[in-house]
Amino acid sequence: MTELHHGSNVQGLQTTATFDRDTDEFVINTPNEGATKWWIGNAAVHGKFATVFARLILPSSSSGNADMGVHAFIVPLRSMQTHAPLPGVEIRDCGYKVGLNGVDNGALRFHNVRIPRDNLLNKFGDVSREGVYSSPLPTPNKRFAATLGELVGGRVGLAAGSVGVLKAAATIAIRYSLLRQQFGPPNKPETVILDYQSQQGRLIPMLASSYAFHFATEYLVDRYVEMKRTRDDEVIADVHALSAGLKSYVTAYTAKSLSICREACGGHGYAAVNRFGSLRNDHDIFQTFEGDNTVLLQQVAADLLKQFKKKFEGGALTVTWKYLRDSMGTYLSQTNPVVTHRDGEGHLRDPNFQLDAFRYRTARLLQTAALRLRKLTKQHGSFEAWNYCLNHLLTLAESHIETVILEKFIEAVHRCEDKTGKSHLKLLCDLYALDRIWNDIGTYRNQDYVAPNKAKAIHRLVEQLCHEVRLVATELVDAFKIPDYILRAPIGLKSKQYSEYSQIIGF
Ligand SMILES: Cc1cc2nc3c(=O)[nH]c(=O)nc-3n(C[C@H](O)[C@H](O)[C@H](O)COP(=O)(O)OP(=O)(O)OC[C@H]3O[C@@H](n4cnc5c(N)ncnc54)[C@H](O)[C@@H]3O)c2cc1C
Repeated sequence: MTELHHGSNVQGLQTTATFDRDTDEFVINTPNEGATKWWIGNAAVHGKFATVFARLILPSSSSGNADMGVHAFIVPLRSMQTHAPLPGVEIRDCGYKVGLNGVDNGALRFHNVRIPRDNLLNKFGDVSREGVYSSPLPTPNKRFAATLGELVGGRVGLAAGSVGVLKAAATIAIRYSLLRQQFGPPNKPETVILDYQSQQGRLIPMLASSYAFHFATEYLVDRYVEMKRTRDDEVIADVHALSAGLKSYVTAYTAKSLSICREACGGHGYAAVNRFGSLRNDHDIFQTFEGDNTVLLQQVAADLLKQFKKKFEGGALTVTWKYLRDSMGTYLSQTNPVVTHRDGEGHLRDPNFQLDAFRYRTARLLQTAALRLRKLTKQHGSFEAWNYCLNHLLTLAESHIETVILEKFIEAVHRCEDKTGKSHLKLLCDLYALDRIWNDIGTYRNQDYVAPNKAKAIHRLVEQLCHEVRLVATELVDAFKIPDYILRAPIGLKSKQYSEYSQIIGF
C-alpha cells in the first residue's frame, strides 16, 4: 500500500492499474518517484507476489480516463523458477531499520506490468470483460472504507502483541526489582528496590495496566471473531473504532513503559541480553504501522462524534458506545456536591464511582468538541475546524478508550470465580482506575467533579494500592506464565538470575 510520498493518506496513492480492454488485462504503473512502493514487508528478498493498492483507471471514450479510486491487485514480483524480478518490476531493499530487521522491507517500481483482469481483488468493486465497473457498495467513500476495513485484523494483532510485550517487560523489571537490593536502614538487611515508593510508582500501575489491557484486547479479539462470523454492520463499525483505539492506546503506553522498565533496572537494564533495547526497538514501530496512532485516534474521535449525532437523532448506539447515552445525562446535570466531597475508601473503590468518573470525562469532552466543531466549521470550514480542535479530539479518543478498558476490567473482576484471584484482580482494577483519575486530576478539579479533599484521598489510595499490589507482585507476574525460554532476559528469570547473568558473560 505505502508509497514514498504517501502512507497514512491512502487516498493520495498514485500507482495506477489501467484496464486494457483489448487484452483483458490491467497495466500496473509507477507514474513518478513519489509513487514508488515503500516499506513493503518481504518484498526486498523473499516475496514472489504483492497485493498492490493502485488507482483503478478505466479508459472511457467520452470523457478520457475514469479514476475509480484505490483497489487491490495481485501482482507477481519474481519468477517462480529463478526468483529473479519479473520484467518491468524493479526491487530495492529499504535498508536497515531501527528494529525488526528479521523482516526485509522493500521498495518497488512497476513499469507497465501486465496482469490478468482476474487479479483484481473484486470483493468491493469489479470490472467486466467489456470494461464496465460494478460494485455492491453505493459510493466511492463506502468502497474505500470497506477496502481499508480489511486492515482491521492487523490492528487487532498489534494491540494483542503489544500487551504481550508489556507483560514481558513488566515481568523482567518486577522480578529484577524483587531481587535487587540497594541501601537500607542502619544495621538491617538492604532494601529490595521494589520496596521504594518511587519504584512502585513506576512499575505497579504498569502491572495493573497489563492486566487491564489483557482483558480489553481479549474482548477486542472476541468482537473481531464475531465480526468475521456475522459480517454484521454494527459489529463491523464497533470493531473498526475499537481496534483503532486500542491499537493506538496500548502501543503508545507500551512504548513509554519499555523506557521506564529499562531505567527501573538501572545499569543491568541497559545490557542487550536483558532485552529492553531490542524490545523497545522492535516494538517502537507498532505505534506507526497498520495505521499511525495519531491518525487512528482521530478515527475514534470521528466515530464518537457520529454516534453523538445519532443519539440526538434518536438512532441506536453500537454496543461499545452505549454508555454515552446515560453518561451524557449525568454530564449535562450538575455534579452532586455531596459526591464530589466523598473521600472514603469504600466510595473510591466502588466501580460505580470509577466508571462514572471515566464516563463523565468522555461525555464532557465529546459534548464540548461537538459544540466547538460546529462553531468553528461555520467560520473556517470543516478541515480547519478539525485541526483547531485536534488535541481536544485526541484527548476525547483516549478518554473513551480508557473507559472501555475499565469497563472490560470491571467485568473480568465480576466474572472471576476464584476468591483470591478475584481479590487480586479487584486490587489491580482499582489501581488502574484511580491511577488514571489521578493522572488527569487537573481536569477533574477544573470541573469541580472532585473536591480538594477527594483529590488528596485518591492520591493517598493510589500509593496504598501500589503497596498492596507489591506484596503479591511475584504471583501476579508469574500468572502471565511467560516461559523462561521466551523471556530470555537473565535478570527476569524466575530464579538464579545473577548466576545466569554471570554465565552469559563467560564466568
Ligand atoms: C518496518 C515497517 C514496515 C512496514 N510494512 C508495510 C507493509 O508491509 N506494507 C505497507 O503498505 N506499508 C508498510 N509500512 C508503512 C506504514 O504502514 C506507514 O509508515 C504508516 O502507515 C505511516 O504512514 P507514513 O509513514 O506515511 O507516516 P505519515 O503519515 O507521513 O506520518 C508522519 C507524522 O505525521 C503525523 N500525521 C500524519 N497525518 C496526520 C494527521 N492527519 N493529523 C495529525 N498528524 C498527522 C503522524 O502522526 C506522524 O507523526 C511499514 C512501515 C515500516 C516502518
